[in-house]
Amino acid sequence: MTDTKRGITAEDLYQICYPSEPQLSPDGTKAVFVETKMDELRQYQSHIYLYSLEDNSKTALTSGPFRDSFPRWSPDGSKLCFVSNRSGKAQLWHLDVNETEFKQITNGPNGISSPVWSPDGRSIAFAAFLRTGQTLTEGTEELTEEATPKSITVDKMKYKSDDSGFVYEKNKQVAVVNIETGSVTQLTEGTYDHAVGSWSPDGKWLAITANRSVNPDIQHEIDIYLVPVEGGEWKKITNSDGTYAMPTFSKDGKKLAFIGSVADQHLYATMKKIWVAELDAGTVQCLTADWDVHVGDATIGDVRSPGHPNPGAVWTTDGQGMYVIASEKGSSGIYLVHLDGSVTKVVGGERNVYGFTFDNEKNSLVMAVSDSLTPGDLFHVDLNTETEKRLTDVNGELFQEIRLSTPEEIWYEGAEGWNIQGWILKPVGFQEGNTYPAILQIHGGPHSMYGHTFFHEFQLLAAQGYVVVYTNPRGSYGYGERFVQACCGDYGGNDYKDLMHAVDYVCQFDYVDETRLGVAGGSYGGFMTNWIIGQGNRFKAAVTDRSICNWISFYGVSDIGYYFSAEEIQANPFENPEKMWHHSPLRLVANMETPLLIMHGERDYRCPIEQAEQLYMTLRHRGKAPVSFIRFPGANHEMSRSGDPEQRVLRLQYTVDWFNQYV
Ligand SMILES: CSCC[C@H](NC=O)C(=O)N[C@@H](CO)C(=O)O
Repeated sequence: MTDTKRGITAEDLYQICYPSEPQLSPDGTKAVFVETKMDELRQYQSHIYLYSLEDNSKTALTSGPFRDSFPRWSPDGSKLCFVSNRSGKAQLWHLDVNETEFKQITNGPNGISSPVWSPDGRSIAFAAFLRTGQTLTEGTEELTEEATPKSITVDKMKYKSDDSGFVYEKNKQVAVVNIETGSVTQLTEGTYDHAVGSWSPDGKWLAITANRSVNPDIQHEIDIYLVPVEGGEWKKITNSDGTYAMPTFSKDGKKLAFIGSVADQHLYATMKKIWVAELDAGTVQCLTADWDVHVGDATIGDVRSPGHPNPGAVWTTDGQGMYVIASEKGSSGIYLVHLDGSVTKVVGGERNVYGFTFDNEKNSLVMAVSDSLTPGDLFHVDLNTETEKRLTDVNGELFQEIRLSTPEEIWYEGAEGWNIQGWILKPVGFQEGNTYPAILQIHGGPHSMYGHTFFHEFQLLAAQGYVVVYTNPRGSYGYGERFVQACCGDYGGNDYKDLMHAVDYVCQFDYVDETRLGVAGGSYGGFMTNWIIGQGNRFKAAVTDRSICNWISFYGVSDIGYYFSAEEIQANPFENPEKMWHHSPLRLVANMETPLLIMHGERDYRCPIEQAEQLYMTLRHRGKAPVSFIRFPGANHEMSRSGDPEQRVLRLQYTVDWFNQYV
């Protein structure tokens, strides 16, 4: 039988879409969700869809060249709100389920996000960026680039962010809007960022999060507060000893569950846990202190942008526990954490659950799931019958014509005999007896996790005839706290060895041509790519994306530089510059002879482009190996996942061309 399917291309990215943010109606008969795709102008659009679980129909509730998100049912299921930029900035919109017209509810000057319905269905809490002194009722004055002053006085350390740009003059405030009258009450103010959590069941309190420390530049703690909606004294629930998020009230209003970690010396290199506050007793307890698993979805892919609204902790109806997403050994699933600290896996499997939602009675759930061959789809789970049904196949038509490669899981011995998990993707059309070049891919973070999720770039390389090897070296999530922290202070040490052992491992296979190896990675993965080519000439070509090469300058130019390097490199430029330099790949330039493609976004405030410039300039000056430098104007650190679609496709094409030329 002839195989009429083709390998995936870079341009297929324009066709790939994914659902997110499923929201089951309170009675469990229907779900709304967001579907994101690119239009014919290669711009993102996201729309709200309604899926009827009674007749399995899917209806678009919104359309047009807009970004619609955050669909949320009112508590009685008769209304929906969502956030949309259809009038310019992202504002809150409202839709009566039996009508087709929707109406705009907010008019915040810089847009809003994260709506949460009040229990009586009359109001919605939300978050809005506001300048100091600016209010939500000031009309539609916008903070545009043109409004940027001729000079900017920087007077704090956290003055820019890769996500939001220059944040020196804006803060995130929490407000409540009455959906009938449109009147807005701003609940928070000041030079602090606040985030909406949940309403108390009696509608009197809002649980929010904020860092309101004296010096947020160096105090990174985020606390949970209860704010009285009608005004009055706030209650501080946590004790400025960690970073806590997504508080949710139990049904009886007596407890709050939230997700977070205690801030000792680790902000990034630590796993998130579940916490419960007993509000009358004033106690806070970590429920999962003995569960060595990260709460949250740590899986890294390249189709969806990370950080989709996470459901947080969802209480059971009897208030005896809560459902959360957690990440283990390359998979993320849904777990039930009981108040006594015991944990039951509710939805498992070799896949990446990146969103879920329950009906009111917790009889059923709808979840958003990706796996190695599926960018994302929705599934319905009946918890009584324990049956699962696929609801969508959003890329079905496209993927019918594409031949994908199915990854094979490997476990191999890393440095110090540690057991390391990884995957091998054989080339599309693989034939026994042939040999193939291989590419080692290295994820960023370093605290994230490769796993059972779709990776377009890997499939593209497999379609181009490469074996793709990707593993979770120490520093990754999914293997416990000790594993996550093991790279701190040792960048380029045992993490590097874990990766090299992966290469040794795959080179044992007859089908791998060990004289034709390539290496690629982004961010921390880019740091490691630079480090690897500084160790010798094992690889024929390398692609380094949004990378770091010099920790001394990274410290001062990255939005997180001064505290990230304290934790991860365990040094700073004024106390131990030798250590900063020791872990900097730029130190190794004299050894670098591997053809290197450097790609970097010009608006990357996480790993600013000066890192790429330093590497490019020194390699060119030395002149020992081909080096090419691609700058992406306007692109930030997230470009490969959620950036300009054409830039994303170009980046993939440059990668393939480089490996095809040199490996
Ligand atoms: C090593 S410097 C900062 C790197 C960055 N870490 C946190 O933001 C990183 O590696 N990011 C990853 C994961 O988001 C990436 O792939 O960009």
